[in-house]
Amino acid sequence: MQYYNSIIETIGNTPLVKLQRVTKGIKGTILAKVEYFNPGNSVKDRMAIRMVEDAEKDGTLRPGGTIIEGTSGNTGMGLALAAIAKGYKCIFTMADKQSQEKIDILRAVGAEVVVCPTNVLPDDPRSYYSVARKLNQDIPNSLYPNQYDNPSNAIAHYETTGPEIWQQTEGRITHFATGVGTGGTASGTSKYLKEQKAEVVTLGIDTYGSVFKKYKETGIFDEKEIFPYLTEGIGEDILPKNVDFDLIDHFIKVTDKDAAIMTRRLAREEGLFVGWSCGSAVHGALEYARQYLSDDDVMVIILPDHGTRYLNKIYNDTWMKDHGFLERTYATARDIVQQKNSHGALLTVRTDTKIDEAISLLNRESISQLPVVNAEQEVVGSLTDSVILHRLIENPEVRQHTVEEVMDKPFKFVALDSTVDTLSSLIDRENKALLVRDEANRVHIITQADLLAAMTS
Ligand SMILES: N[C@@H](CCSC[C@H](N)C(=O)O)C(=O)O
Repeated sequence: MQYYNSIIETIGNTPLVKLQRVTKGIKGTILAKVEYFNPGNSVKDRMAIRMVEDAEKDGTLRPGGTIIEGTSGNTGMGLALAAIAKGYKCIFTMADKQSQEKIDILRAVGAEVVVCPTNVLPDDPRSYYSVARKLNQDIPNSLYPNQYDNPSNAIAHYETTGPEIWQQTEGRITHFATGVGTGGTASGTSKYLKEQKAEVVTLGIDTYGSVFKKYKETGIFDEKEIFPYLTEGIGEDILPKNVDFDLIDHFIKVTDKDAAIMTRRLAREEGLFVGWSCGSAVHGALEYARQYLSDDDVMVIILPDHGTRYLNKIYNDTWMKDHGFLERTYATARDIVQQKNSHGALLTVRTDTKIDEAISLLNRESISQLPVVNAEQEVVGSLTDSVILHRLIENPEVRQHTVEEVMDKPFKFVALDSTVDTLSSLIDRENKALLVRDEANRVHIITQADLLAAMTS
């Protein structure tokens, strides 16, 4: 029989998948190490089990104990699986910026989750780091693994992620890229790879609002670099001991928006339904690759987690638009014409028609305006119910006048690609409607009612 004694035995040996489409025009072979194949759907399973087992060995975690960790969610999931397999309780502290899905998943596997404010300093007693430390002090027989400073974190990657990548690429890897949060994945994997081949270039993907890149380049912990950001699981406002700046050659910062857009592209263009920081890693790595990779180079990028954790954020179009990450697509004149399905001839009135007749036409068709055409069917004016009314009040005899005597200037012609916002800036009290010529040379009318419908549909 082939089986595992526990789900935690399935951790590791994740596949490398070649990126095909998002890498178009970029030289070299670019491979993604897809870490959602781990049982907790993230790369963090590797170090979570290692931290637990090392704590068991050194006696800091004893039977019946409670594991307490400050986490952005993924390490929590790895620890929760280890805890289930080994019979421990779990309490996780999380910043309130992390996705609700992560909190729900942790609770689903039996963990207690304490949500803490994001926008406080790390040493503020309310921060998720401080609350975890305090719980650890207060709860007897509890372990605070502290993934940020715990060497077992980087060791797990030195012993598993690094060797897997080395074997999978048959030693041909030239570049390694990964997001940096605790630094364990970046430092442990880079250490192993550089020991095999010193020339391997290692890239740490950072985010705006985090201290890493500036610290690497200047050696200064610059508090001005710190501000709240949305991307989850990478970047820091502290310097974790697991970030070994000597092992990470370059840091590249990626915006929340670029990361979100690339994550969605990975899902749609590569079939890789991955998490938000995966987009950061790929966007940042490709920025470097575009400039520096040559045909023989082999780059491996870590994709840390799964897309289910971000369904209500970056995979939700409304959320994306609300955060300015996805352009709102405005309807154009073309869309309005198509929606009206106005394939018939444009309803017009001739210059020599009597106003009485024109009024009947407006009433019959339940419309408020008409383009006026001459004998050659050229648009020479416009007639609106408000103008007729105005003129009738002044002189009831106007009923017997011709349209030509009453008409106003013609409605403006607009381009087919004009968007609703442009169209609405052109329609006002004076210009009650607009005209547009389609590709087949047919003229259509766009009224205020049409614009209203397009903006609200
Ligand atoms: N401060 C970061 C997260 C740091 S890394 C934590 C790790 N990925 C985890 O799963 O616990 C953030 O803003 O998300």
